[in-house]
Amino acid sequence: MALTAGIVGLPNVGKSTLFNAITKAGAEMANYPFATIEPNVGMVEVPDARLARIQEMVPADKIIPTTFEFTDIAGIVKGASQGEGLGNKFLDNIRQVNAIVHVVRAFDNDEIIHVNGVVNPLDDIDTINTELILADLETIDKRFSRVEKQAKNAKDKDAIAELAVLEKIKPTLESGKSVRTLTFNEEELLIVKGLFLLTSKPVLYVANISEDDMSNPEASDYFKTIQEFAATEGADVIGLSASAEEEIAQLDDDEKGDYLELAGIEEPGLNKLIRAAYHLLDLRTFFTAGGKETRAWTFKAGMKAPQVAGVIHSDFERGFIRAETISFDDLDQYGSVKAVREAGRLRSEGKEYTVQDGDIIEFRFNV
Ligand SMILES: Nc1ncnc2c1ncn2[C@@H]1O[C@H](COP(=O)(O)OP(=O)(O)OP(=O)(O)O)[C@@H](O)[C@H]1O
Repeated sequence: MALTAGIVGLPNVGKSTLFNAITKAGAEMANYPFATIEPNVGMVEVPDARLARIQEMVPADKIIPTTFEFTDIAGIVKGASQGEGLGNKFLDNIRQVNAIVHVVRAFDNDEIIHVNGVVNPLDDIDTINTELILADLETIDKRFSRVEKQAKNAKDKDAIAELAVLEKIKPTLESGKSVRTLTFNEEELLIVKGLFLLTSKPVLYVANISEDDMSNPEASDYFKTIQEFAATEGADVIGLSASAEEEIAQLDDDEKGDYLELAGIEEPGLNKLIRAAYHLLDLRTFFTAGGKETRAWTFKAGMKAPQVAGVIHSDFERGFIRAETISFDDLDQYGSVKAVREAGRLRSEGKEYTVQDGDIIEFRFNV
């Protein structure tokens, strides 16, 4: 179930810097285009203040946060869909990821080359999105020629349904808009999923602002421009300075506190980004507590209790009996497991239970 968010953007906008900050691992980074060639995958811990609160009430030897993956994808240039730059390789890499984190340069610095010569967030976003749209158009056209005959001659039901979806998508792409700006019903959605389109993936924009703007990203005109555009796609924007985040990531906790206070920010922008990307991937967290460790685990929104048990161990899923469940909010409010139980808020959930974010679960199983 390894879902991953791919970091995408023009060359030299700060993708590798951000990736380094994310993983504290040394991805290739340099002040010139195409420093990144192979996609890099890095695990991040999901910052979650609930872990420490659970630990207060149900002490354990250690706290283990949950993790998920970011993939660093090399810079895209104009013409990528026609094989320019590293061309189709980028597009293939994007096809593999489940969500897109689109980094946009929003800082001025004459010493750092911009591939188009000037910093212009809208142009930059458009360059990337156009390549993705062109690649999707190619996919759609290929499907069209295959499905059209089946639909018209053989009156094949599936082909007729797919053709209708293709006809709905094509004009949107031709007008320069991403597939994610369209709405689909459930049946259409299944067909869209099967097309593996790049512009149907959920997206999140990162405005890579200058350090000076860190305490108040909204004050940056670049940020505002990106935000206005993102709104047209229903997407979120996180404003952070990748280079500052890389520095912060290398500090110990005390130094980090001092840095944040000086910079006038409550928490690293990176934390916000990690949480936003986690949600973009439709991931949720449940907890286990009461043993040696207080631990956060990841599941996909909508999963039922046995599947979620399987995240811990396949035996838990196979031999699933019940999920003894307390919601984090109840534990937080009542202050102890005992008090939650006395208030009748401990739930014994069965096979059909859809696990909720923040559930603290003890699985009963038998194999
Ligand atoms: N917010 C920022 N403010 C100032 N400088 C920055 C900021 N973010 C990144 N930089 C600098 O910009 C330069 C380019 O960054 P980086 O190498 O991360 O780009 P990239 O997008 O990964 O490029 P490529 O696709 O070519 O690998 C680096 O010198 C980096 O230190």
